[in-house]
Parts: sequence; C-alpha cells; structure tokens
Amino acid sequence: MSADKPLNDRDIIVVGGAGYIGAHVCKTLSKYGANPITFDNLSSGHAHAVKWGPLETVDLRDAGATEAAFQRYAHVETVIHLASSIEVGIGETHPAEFYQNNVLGAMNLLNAMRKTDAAQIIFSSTCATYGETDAMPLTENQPQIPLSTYGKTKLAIEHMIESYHKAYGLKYVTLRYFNAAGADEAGEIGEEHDPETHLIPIALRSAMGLRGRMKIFGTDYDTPDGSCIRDYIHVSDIALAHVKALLALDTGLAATSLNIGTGNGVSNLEVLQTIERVTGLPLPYDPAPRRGGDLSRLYADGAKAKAIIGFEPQHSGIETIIKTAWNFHKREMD
Ligand SMILES: NC(=O)c1ccc[n+]([C@@H]2O[C@H](COP(=O)([O-])OP(=O)(O)OC[C@H]3O[C@@H](n4cnc5c(N)ncnc54)[C@H](O)[C@@H]3O)[C@@H](O)[C@H]2O)c1
Ligand SMILES: O=c1ccn([C@@H]2O[C@H](COP(=O)(O)OP(=O)(O)O[C@H]3O[C@H](CO)[C@@H](O)[C@H](O)[C@H]3O)[C@@H](O)[C@H]2O)c(=O)[nH]1
Repeated sequence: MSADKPLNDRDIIVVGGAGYIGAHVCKTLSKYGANPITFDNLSSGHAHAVKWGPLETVDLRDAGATEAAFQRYAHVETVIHLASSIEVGIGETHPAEFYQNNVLGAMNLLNAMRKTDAAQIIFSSTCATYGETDAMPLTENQPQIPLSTYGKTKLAIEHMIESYHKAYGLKYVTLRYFNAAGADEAGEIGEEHDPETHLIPIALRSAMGLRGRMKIFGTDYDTPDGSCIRDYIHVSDIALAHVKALLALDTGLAATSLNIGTGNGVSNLEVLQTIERVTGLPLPYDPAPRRGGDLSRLYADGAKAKAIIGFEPQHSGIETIIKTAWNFHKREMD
C-alpha cells in the first residue's frame, strides 16, 4: 500500500455519485487510490460529473434493479450512500415522495447489500436530524427531534442502519454533514442543482443577474441579525471525511455517528455580504416569510470527528467557500 494512495486500487460503490457531494467524493476517492463505482438514477445528478469511474444507472426505489446492480459488483465491501431527496422546503409539501425515495430507497439498498460482500456503509446524514435548541455548537449527544420531513427521513435511515448493525453486523459511519458549499478547487465539478434551492448558488446567480432579486426567508429569527445561521463546510472537506471514515472502518471502527462541520455559524445576511465582497457585485435582497422546516441556527461541535476519524476541515473559511463557488458559477457568464 503506498502512503499517498492508501485505498490501493479498491472498488467502492458510491450511491448518488453523480450528485454535487457524490462527485466530489468520487474525485477524492480516486486521488487516494480507489475506483469509485457510481450508482445513480440521474434524477438530480449529472452523467458529466461521473469522471473517476463507471456509472451504473439504477433507481433505489426499484428493489429488483438495485439488487441486480449490487450483484454485478458483489465483491465490493464498502458502500457510500449519498442518494437522497435533499431540499428541506420541498419535503414539507411532498412528504410521500421523500419517504419513498429516502427511506424505501435506503431499505432496498441495505437489503441488496446483505446479499453481497458489502459489509460496511458510510451514510450521508444531516444536522437537520437535530431539533431546535440553544445548545450550540451541537454535539452528537443532542436529542434528534427533526423539525422537517427531510430530517425525519434521514433519522429513520440512521435508525435502520443501527438496527442492521446490531442484528446483522453491518459496520457503519454516519456522517451528519452541516451545509455543504463551495466547489472543487480545480473547477472540474461544482453545485448544479436544478431547480437550485441552496442559498449560496442562488445568491451568486442573483448577483450575476441570472435570476431575480434575492429573497431572504425569515429576518425575524432570534439571531443577532434576524436571519438563520448555518455552518458552511467546503464540499472537498466533506469528501475527505469519507476517506477518513473508510480508513477508520478498515482499522477496527465498527459503528459511529459524527458531525461534519466547522463550528462557525454564519448568518444568511453575512453570506450575502461575503458574496458582495468576493464578487464585487451588489446583491440587494428582499425579506420574505420564513421557509417551513427551517431551524434558526445550526453549527457543529466537530471534536468527535477529529477524535474518532482524525477529520478536520482544511478549506472551509466562508471566503474560500464562496471564492471556489464563484469560480465555478462565473463560467455561466462566459
Ligand atoms: N447539500 C448539503 O448541504 C447537504 C447537507 C447535509 C446532508 N446532505 C446529504 O448529502 C447527500 C448528497 O447531497 P447533494 O447535495 O450532493 O445532493 P444531490 O441531489 O446533488 O445528489 C444526490 C444524488 O442522488 C441521486 N439519487 C437521488 N435519488 C436516487 C434514487 N432513488 N436512486 C438513485 N440515485 C438517486 C441523484 O440523481 C443525485 O445524483 C444527500 O444524502 C443529502 O441528504 C447534503
Ligand atoms: O433563496 C434562498 C435560499 C435559502 N435561504 C435560506 O438560507 C438558509 C440555508 O438554506 P439552504 O441553502 O437551502 O440549506 P438548508 O436548508 O440548511 O439545507 C441544506 O443543508 C442541510 C443541513 O443544514 C442539509 O441537510 C440539506 O440537505 C441541505 O439542502 C436557510 O435559512 C434558508 O431559508 C434564503 O433565505 N433564500
């Protein structure tokens, strides 16, 4: 095993590898010597973002097709599961689709894994599984009482994985990401959701004149400037956390859940100010009603991830995040 390629030519299944975070995970796995095999239905991901290994087009909601795809790669030991419906606001009005895609999809995946050599999973969960609380930064011991349908589906999957661990010996690391943002430093991949619901890409496109005036959902929260506070972590840092989790599973870790964040809370209005500074473009906004399912503030205590898998963010200052996102998005003006 070479020191800079510790994953040593290993095949790893990345479910949702055509998506925003999944593509960055594939790039990082490849950098560390692994062969990422993307399983994706391309519902929100892009075939052009699958650059570091093969793409198997499969929909997790189809149990038979999912099992058949796993049988084609029955030797693979590790699965990284990122596929999901992700938009907090949309989940409030479309819960049936969210439970079907997220919970049923995950169950089909776990059952397909049981019929192959896949004995360990790294699962993309979220800080949205925690409840409304003043106990910031959030440790993993905080109660998980999700407000949103999205958070509830993710917590249901966490519970399912835990049960499969206890009964069937499935090894797992659940990574509860805070807000993924930014883009690959080389500009090869970035955030390309359609429709886009996330604050930073929407604000960048608004500043570029590619969409209407920015709306800030809720300016009456109990926060210093009245807007919501989030913990933005660079997507390449999140990708690295998966490699660290995998190496920890390889060296004896059996089951854990970890926050993946920076510990810095940044308000929605501070994000807009940073975008104005980085791009040099004005970014006027209109206050708008609160969005359903939004918690007022969320930021991480990352001590457990540092202690258990040796993960610390490297590129997650808000300026760096916005510079890399801007570098990716401004190509749309070319
Ligand atoms: N973006 C964030 O800030 C954030 C924060 C916390 C957690 N997460 C979690 O990280 C994961 C990835 O998020 P993202 O921002 O990259 O989202 P994304 O929408 O860009 O990627 C999700 C991928 O999953 C695929 N997919 C969805 N349903 C599928 C199905 N039924 N079968 C097969 N493939 C399917 C999509 O086509 C897409 O490629 C999600 O699980 C999300 O809940 C994201
Ligand atoms: O046009 C917009 C878009 C967003 N927001 C606000 O910006 C903040 C951040 O919103 P968004 O970028 O949509 O992220 P979250 O709702 O925090 O959700 C993301 O981050 C979660 C972790 O916090 C993940 O679990 C989700 O998958 C991911 O979509 C929230 O207060 C939104 O109400 C606005 O004010 N205007």
